[in-house]
Amino acid sequence: MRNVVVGYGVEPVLRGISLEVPNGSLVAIVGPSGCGKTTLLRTIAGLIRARSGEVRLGQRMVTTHGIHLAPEKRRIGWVPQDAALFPHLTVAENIAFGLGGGRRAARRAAGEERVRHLLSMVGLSALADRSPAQLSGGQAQRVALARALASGPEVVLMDEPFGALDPLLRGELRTEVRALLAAEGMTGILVTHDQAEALSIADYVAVMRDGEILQFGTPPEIYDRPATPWVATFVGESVFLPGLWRSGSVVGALGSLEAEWMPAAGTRGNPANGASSRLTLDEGADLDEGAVARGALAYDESGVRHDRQLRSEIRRSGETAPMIVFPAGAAAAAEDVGPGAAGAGACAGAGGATRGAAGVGETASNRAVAPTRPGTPTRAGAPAGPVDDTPVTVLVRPEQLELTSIDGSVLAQGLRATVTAVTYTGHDALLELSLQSGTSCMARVAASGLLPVGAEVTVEVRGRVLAYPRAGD
Ligand SMILES: Nc1ncnc2c1ncn2[C@@H]1O[C@H](COP(=O)(O)OP(=O)(O)OP(=O)(O)O)[C@@H](O)[C@H]1O
Repeated sequence: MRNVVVGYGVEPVLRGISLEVPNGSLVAIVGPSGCGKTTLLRTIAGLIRARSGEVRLGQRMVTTHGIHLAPEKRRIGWVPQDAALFPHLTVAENIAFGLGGGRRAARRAAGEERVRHLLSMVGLSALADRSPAQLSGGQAQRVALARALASGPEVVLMDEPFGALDPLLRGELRTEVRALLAAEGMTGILVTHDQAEALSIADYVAVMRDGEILQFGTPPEIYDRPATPWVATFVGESVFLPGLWRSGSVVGALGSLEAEWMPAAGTRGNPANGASSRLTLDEGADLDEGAVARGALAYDESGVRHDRQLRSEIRRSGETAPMIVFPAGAAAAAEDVGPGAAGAGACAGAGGATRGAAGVGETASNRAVAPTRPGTPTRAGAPAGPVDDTPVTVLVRPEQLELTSIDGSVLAQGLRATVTAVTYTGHDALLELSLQSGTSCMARVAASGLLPVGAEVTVEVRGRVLAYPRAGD
């Protein structure tokens, strides 16, 4: 999908979403409640009309300007959260319903080879004649999945399909679903509230917030290199510490740590409404002369990625394009700035309005809104780091901290800390630590290496950490 804008009222719920799901892969969509996950699925299914943008299924354009293919013609399977089986049809008839033709046709087709095959795939051959009321939650979800697969759809959309199940069954079923989709060669899109589930089941994860995709990548890309501190916190436990950037390292409470610069979305430093600035576009941007880009990932010369509220008018194509930027929804028009008129990184301030602001419903012709291809670098063109001594925020995952108990020894070398709290989770534990400097942080240790509250330890950081622009600077 490309630059898809969807809304129920005046304000859009999906604000120019671009997402390319590789054929045959399983993509998990995660994000806080109300960010638009279900709306995204409904848009792909054709249950809601997009205001603008395109949806393509394989080679078929199903949504574009003036075209809205009906849901039943999209060849999409849908697995809802609550199975939603027909109570007066048997298990086999419910699955046969997915072949199309309504209930009567379903009753006739219940014994067909395809239905028997699906029953056996989901392990329910023995329950073919049962009514849905006689099924457990997990069995009902299996029937819903088989029904969704029945007609051989290109894409299977799953909206929290395991939400109502207990953790054990959830784990079992998600492994089965993955195997079933792979066996049928189908593409799957799964909405889940469970970040761990997304990271463990999916080939790719899309992290959504406020109607936009903040990051799209493989599970290790999302967990190990989150695009912003918010994404880092959303997908796993995170320790954030202040520090100063020093050419590839960050100096802070944990000493000098090898660091990678992550030019994340800035909260400040965005040009004022109507201001002009020279920004570097994400790699993959393919802009025509005069194209309108909304929500483009764009970096200014200090490496700060400007936030997703940017709406920009591109004045020329190329790697570096002068843009006029203003927050989404702003009514003000942008100053007309010709190519090269804005100085590098300069904000010229609001000026005379000679061109109108882009309408919310317009179609952008760029591919820079979100990484559209797995593996597409999201920070292409970003500098290797800010100037030395720039204040940054460092992300350390708790499992990066290696603790050594010093058992009261005054001779122990290294950074010292005291365990102040322990959260035991069975396979491992999270320890809260107070460093000698008074800074707090968190370490994950194997349950066998559990230390009591009050234990004295030395702390070492394994691997490189990520450094983000410090919010508020
Ligand atoms: N039919 C509707 N009419 C009006 N507003 C709606 C409708 N459906 C959803 N919304 C609003 O659109 C926004 C996105 O809703 P959506 O259900 O897509 O979010 P979600 O991320 O799936 O949430 P959750 O995780 O809680 O299911 C919410 O603010 C919601 O209130």
